[in-house]
Amino acid sequence: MSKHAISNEKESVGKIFKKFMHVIGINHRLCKWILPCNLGKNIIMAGLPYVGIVYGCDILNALVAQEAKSNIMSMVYQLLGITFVMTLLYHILDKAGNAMRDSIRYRIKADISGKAASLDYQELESQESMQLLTAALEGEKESGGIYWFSDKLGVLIGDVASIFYAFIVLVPILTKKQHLVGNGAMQILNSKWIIYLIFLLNLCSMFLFMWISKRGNKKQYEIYEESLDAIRKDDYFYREILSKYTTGKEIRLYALKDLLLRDMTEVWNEKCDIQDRKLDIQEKIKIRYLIVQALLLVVSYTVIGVRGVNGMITGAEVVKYVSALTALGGACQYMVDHFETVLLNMQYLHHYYEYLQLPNHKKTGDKSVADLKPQELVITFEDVSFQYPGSKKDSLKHINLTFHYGEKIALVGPNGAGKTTLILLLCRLYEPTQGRILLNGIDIREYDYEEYLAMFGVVFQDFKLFAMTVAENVAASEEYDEQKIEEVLEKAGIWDRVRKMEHGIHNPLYNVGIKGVEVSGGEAQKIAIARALYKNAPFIILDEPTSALDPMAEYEIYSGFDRLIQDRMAVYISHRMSSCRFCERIVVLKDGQVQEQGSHEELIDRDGIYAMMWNAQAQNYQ
Ligand SMILES: Nc1ncnc2c1ncn2[C@@H]1O[C@H](COP(=O)(O)OP(=O)(O)OP(=O)(O)O)[C@@H](O)[C@H]1O
Repeated sequence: MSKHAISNEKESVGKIFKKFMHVIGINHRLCKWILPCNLGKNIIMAGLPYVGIVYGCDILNALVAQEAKSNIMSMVYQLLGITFVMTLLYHILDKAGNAMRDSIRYRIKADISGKAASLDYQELESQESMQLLTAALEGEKESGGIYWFSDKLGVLIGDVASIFYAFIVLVPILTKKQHLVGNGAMQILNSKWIIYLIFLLNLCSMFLFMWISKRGNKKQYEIYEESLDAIRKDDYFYREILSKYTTGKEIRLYALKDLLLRDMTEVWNEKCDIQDRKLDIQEKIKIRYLIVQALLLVVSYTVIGVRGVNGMITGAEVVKYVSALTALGGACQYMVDHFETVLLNMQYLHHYYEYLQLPNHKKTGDKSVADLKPQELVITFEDVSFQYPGSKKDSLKHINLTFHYGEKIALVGPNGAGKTTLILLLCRLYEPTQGRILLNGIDIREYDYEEYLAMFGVVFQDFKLFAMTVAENVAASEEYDEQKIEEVLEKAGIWDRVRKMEHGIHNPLYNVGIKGVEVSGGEAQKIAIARALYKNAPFIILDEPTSALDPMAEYEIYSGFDRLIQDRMAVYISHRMSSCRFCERIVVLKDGQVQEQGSHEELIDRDGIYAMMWNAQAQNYQ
């Protein structure tokens, strides 16, 4: 795993504090009431046992002393009243917190999705970003989400409150003037210093717990990082393959079930092993805690019990002080445990923060494209080379090309020649690794990025339509001009089909949640063409636009191409050589290089690659 994306290096206190403040900031931004709510409820909850301890002792003492019944009943009512109010408050805050939990979770998902949609395309595809995204999504789940962080922070503050309450309860035994009974060891046991010693033991146990917890959590976090690849693979198999009906055809026809299940089982075994290792660590932590806690309990009972036996305190006080000391020990232990959990939790959630902070490296300039006249637009590739991130070979090499407004250009070449890559660079979805792309003589990075993108209407080879209405798909917006939508659908040859849908252009596509229309591959391609036309961009790029169209539809597209494109510039990629003929200029790419360019006639006369490809295809039609 790349260290750039996720690292578990030892961090300074300052860095941890910074992370803590980031996560607190996230909490506050997502819901400003969640932390106060969790803090309040835990502070109340921590006090509840002490109310029982103190009142229980007073009531028992009063009973033994045979005090007036009304006095005893008054204490019972107070105990019930305070317990009722505290429990009620606790439940109100708990319910409010639960109600906030889901909305916070959805807001986190919205943040992550929003970031994924706005991140530089180049960044989005990088291995580091993908890992960080998985970590952000998984970390959010793994730690129980951001709500879990504030919940655990609340519990931690509750532990601190519990220690404070225990001190208040124990004050009398520390301050009461003592008449020491017995001699030698008994005097030591009866001295108040021995109580301080118990505090000290609790303090030492806290450090011991901290050490146990820290080691355990470190191991758990390492296991979690190790598991990220397995999680991604699991997502791929489970969400992308087996739960999608579109992959069902290949799985059946090529009997891929066993092969896929074999790979999936491997991933699941890996995940189960990870889970087992985690549970093992948690179990070991728990056992160590229990042993230390039991030892402390024995010491507390001995010290306080001896006082009771010697008549220095009443039986009820023995119960009260032992309960307070036990609660103090528990609170110390839990405080450390919860502190470590909050730190671990914060570590997970920090990936979410880091993902949201991923910078967009794309330089956007301040030059406006709107100032340029469409008919004067010229895009020039100046010695452009390009290598995909993580790849070792150049997909484009020293490309020098010019695209003029109004030109119809065909890009042809064998598979893997670099045609789609060239288009991705032209649209600035990727940046050249060498050379420059100029718009009217100025580097395209000098122009406003959004405005530059708006100049292109593209139908990619692997275009995507979305589960929304036809009109929204075409206009890529909630607001649209219905007349214009009809026009472009008509130009793309799909208007008749859309018109007959139950709700026409307002009909949803695909069955996701609501019942939509399942369109065929060719129909979808026509809608994608309509979307590119609706954009009214000066540059239209069609990457294999007719690959899914029937011969008639293909014929209609070509014969009406001029009407379709009008005077805009069109770059057209196709493996059907006959369909390139209508283009004024044909650029032939091979191995990432421009091998030849010219009109159809010129290239045939030249008898190069184009002529070879043309003749090879023409033979099929003879
Ligand atoms: N995301 C990517 N990461 C790494 N290499 C890539 C990526 N996309 C494409 N390539 C490589 O870049 C080269 C050019 O690919 P490109 O898709 O541009 O070819 P093409 O001419 O459009 O091919 P086809 O006719 O098959 O669509 C290929 O060798 C391909 O393996």
